[in-house]
Amino acid sequence: MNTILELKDISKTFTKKNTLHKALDDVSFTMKEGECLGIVGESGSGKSTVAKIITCLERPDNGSIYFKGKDITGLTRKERKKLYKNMQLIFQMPVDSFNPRIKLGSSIIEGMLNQGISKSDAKLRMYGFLDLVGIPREYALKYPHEVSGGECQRAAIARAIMTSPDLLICDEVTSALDVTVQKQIIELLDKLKKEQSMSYLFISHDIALVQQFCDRVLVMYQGQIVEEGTVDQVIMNPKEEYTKKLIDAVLL
Ligand SMILES: Nc1ncnc2c1ncn2[C@@H]1O[C@H](COP(=O)(O)OP(=O)(O)OP(=O)(O)O)[C@@H](O)[C@H]1O
Repeated sequence: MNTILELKDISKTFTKKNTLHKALDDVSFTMKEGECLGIVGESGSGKSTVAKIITCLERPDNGSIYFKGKDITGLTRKERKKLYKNMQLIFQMPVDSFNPRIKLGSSIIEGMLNQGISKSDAKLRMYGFLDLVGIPREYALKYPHEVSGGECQRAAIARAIMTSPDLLICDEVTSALDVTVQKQIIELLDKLKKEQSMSYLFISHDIALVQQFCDRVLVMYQGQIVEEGTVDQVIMNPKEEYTKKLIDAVLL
């Protein structure tokens, strides 16, 4: 299997209340094509910063990011737009990921229009994807605040996969939803995993979800990767004290 993503020695420091805070400290890992890689860790361990660095929403202080063999570390805004055809990010708060003044359908097809696909073709393709994610076609005419959180997250997933990306980054995509809806969204992602050939980076503080969904897992603590391996190795047989504590906290 080819490597789709590689992070090499990534560090990132933020200034918080006039003091420097190291959010990522020499983070390195690789992902294979078709793999589903989980990142777990407590709040503030650096998981979302990894997602933002990969999608070039934040620039690292040090280190390099390679996507499909190409160095994408310092992309310009224009180059980033091109990258987003192949790499998509779904966030925790579905409503916030849409422009409140734009109807869901228009937001969903925007990426395709940017790629030069005609409006009529983009609309047709969108209906197919709305069917796939399980929301009625007429929801395309609704505004984000007119649908439930779960429906909005389904729309966000439709928008993300419309351009057939190679990599889908899911950052706490179920955290803001109630338990029943969480289950439905995971079932949807599971279905997509079987039907669409994509690699998944699945960021979550929920170890049980990662165990269910991922092949391999990285454990982050204070901006560093402290343990990595297959889900069975790390979750069933953790070596690091921190991972054991994280797992115990879920089982309590
Ligand atoms: N833009 C920013 N400015 C200042 N500090 C930031 C910024 N973004 C992240 N941080 C800090 O960097 C650290 C890592 O944050 P990050 O959001 O990556 O953690 P996380 O593991 O995703 O946490 P959570 O699970 O709560 O989302 C935290 O201490 C956070 O406060």
